Amino acid sequence: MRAYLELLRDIRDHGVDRGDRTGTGTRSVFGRQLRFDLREGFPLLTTKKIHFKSVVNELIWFLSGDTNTRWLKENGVSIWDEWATEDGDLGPLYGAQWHAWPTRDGGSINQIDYVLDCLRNRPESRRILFHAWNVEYLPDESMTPQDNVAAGRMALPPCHLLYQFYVANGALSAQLYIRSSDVFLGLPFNIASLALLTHMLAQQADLSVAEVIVSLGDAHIYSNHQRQVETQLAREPGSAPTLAIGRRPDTIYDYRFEDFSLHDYDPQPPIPAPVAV
Ligand SMILES: Nc1nc(=O)c2c([nH]1)NC[C@@H]1CN(c3ccc(C(=O)N[C@@H](CCC(=O)O)C(=O)O)cc3)CN21
Ligand SMILES: O=c1ccn([C@H]2C[C@H](O)[C@@H](COP(=O)(O)O)O2)c(=O)[nH]1
Repeated sequence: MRAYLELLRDIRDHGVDRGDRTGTGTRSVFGRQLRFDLREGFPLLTTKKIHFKSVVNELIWFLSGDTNTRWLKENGVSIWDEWATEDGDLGPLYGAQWHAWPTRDGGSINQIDYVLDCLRNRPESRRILFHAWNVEYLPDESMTPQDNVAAGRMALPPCHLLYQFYVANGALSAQLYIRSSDVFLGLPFNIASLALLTHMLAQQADLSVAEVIVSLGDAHIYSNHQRQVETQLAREPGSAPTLAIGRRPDTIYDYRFEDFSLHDYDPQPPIPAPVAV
């Protein structure tokens, strides 16, 4: 995860100070890429403790097509609460677009099924991707997340929005485009989630794993994360943990948190930071 720490340093030392939608203020750079080799370990930050349960359960929740925070809360995950309505609704965001992209005849397309079909039957295809940028349902930036949900739109537009896969020598690689990245809070989650999804798809398609790559558009540090960034940069990274998957579920939709275990994850303490809403 040294590449991640270098990105924090790059933004701190070379970024431009800009205002943003949340009114918090950011320092940012535009267009960066980080690569992690899954054969060398699971890319989970060691310079602060990451709540792995939130990463796993959020991904299971996305894959199920759920867009209400109820199940997340029941399963110990609170990272989406600030954007939900009183009833827990978030509008048709990630889960809806991944699992049930709406079609003009009132039906839906499961993009995850499409990806698995490609991985199993056309692994050399250059079209193995899914995305969540469904323009019809993007929120109106002048309205609150909750008002957007009430109007049938997403609470937030997708940040991690396009996932592409590549198979070579029986090994799966993935690249994710993130248009806007909260590098201190969101990015460690996004990297771990991409790695986890790659392991799950590989298991389901009888492939091994190779690399994950994240490509970033606006990569920013919020002004109220500066102190936390310094704390983190002063820490020495440890070795990467490894991921084990305890069984092979029948489908990509049948994974549970208990199926995953991390070995040798010995992180430094958490670094609390406020999330910009
Ligand atoms: N400003 C902002 N940053 C984000 O990363 C983000 C959003 N908004 N909106 C939508 C989702 C929600 N995500 C979030 C929200 C909160 C945390 C967070 O507070 N993480 C804490 C503890 C999390 C926990 O214990 O579960 C952390 O220290 O990592 C992380 C990702 C990622 N996304
Ligand atoms: O998975 C995620 C989701 C969200 N973020 C961050 C990136 C931005 O800081 C905000 C979204 O604000 P916009 O004005 O819509 O760009 O959330 C993330 O890093 N990762």
